[in-house]
Amino acid sequence: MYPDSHSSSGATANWLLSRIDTPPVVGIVCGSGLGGLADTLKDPVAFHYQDIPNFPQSTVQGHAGRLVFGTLKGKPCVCMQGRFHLYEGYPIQKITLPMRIFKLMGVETVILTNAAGGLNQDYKVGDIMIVKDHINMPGFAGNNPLVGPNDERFGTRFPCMLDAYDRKLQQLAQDLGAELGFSDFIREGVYCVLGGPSFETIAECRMLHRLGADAVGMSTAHEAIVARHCGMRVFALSLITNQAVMDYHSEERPSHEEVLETGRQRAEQLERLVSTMVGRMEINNNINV
Ligand SMILES: O=P(O)(O)O[C@H]1O[C@H](CO)[C@@H](O)[C@H]1O
Ligand SMILES: Nc1nc2[nH]cnc2c(=O)[nH]1
Repeated sequence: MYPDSHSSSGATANWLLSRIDTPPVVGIVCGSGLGGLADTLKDPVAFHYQDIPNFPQSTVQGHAGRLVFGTLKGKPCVCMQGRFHLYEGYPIQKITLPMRIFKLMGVETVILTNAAGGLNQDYKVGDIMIVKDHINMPGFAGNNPLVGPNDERFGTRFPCMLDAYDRKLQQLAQDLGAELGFSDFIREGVYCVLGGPSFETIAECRMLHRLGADAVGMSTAHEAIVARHCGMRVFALSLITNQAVMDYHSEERPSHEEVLETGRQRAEQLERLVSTMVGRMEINNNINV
């Protein structure tokens, strides 16, 4: 029932490592409409997901489906230009397999980006939220990516998630955001993942807001759990692409088109924030500030 993740991710990691010159130390996942980040890598070597053994395929508009290796500010990186979501029908272990492949290739730090709906009433469309914590709704119903036999080679059966999102990297993002002049649109908050693909009802948005979520989406938390389980450092950013609707009189209608359009408008600043952060990280898990 549960595929041997170590052998499939190991085979894929070896397949990739034999085709690149330098193993990556930073792994980046591009959210909906944020794939431009991958195009900023220097000396890129790209693989289409369909050509990579054991890799799922991207099925969502705005997720190109390429794994791109290259350097960002001199650091060897790998960038997923397109991620996998529960609603695409993949088992949750398959969605998160790339995190284990990252680990086995030598990645120390994972940077996750996503598009999300803003629940916090102070947020505006175009804000960039530093994720300080998450609420894993599918996990409440038993849909956690670590369900199944635990492979101790990756991590412990019961991993702690109190420090899922690295605090030093959150501070670094705040500091660099200020340096770059982005303070007006940088926030920090709690990301809530749902299964999707339907967007939330008004009652659901109201409930999530009351529960303490600042933004809602359909990704990221699963990747963060698997990355933390195997000891990688995690940092995540949500681009607030639309306001979650909480008022029965509102005429607003969330759509994937709006999500992609906000991504286009804010992509440049988000890319600058991420690349500046990568430039300031030490590759041995120390931050160069
Ligand atoms: O989380 P990312 O991949 O950025 O995508 C977000 O945008 C899509 C909805 O427009 C959903 O897939 C949601 O999860
Ligand atoms: N669930 C969810 N995902 C999103 N991704 C981008 N916007 C949204 C949203 O409003 N809700």
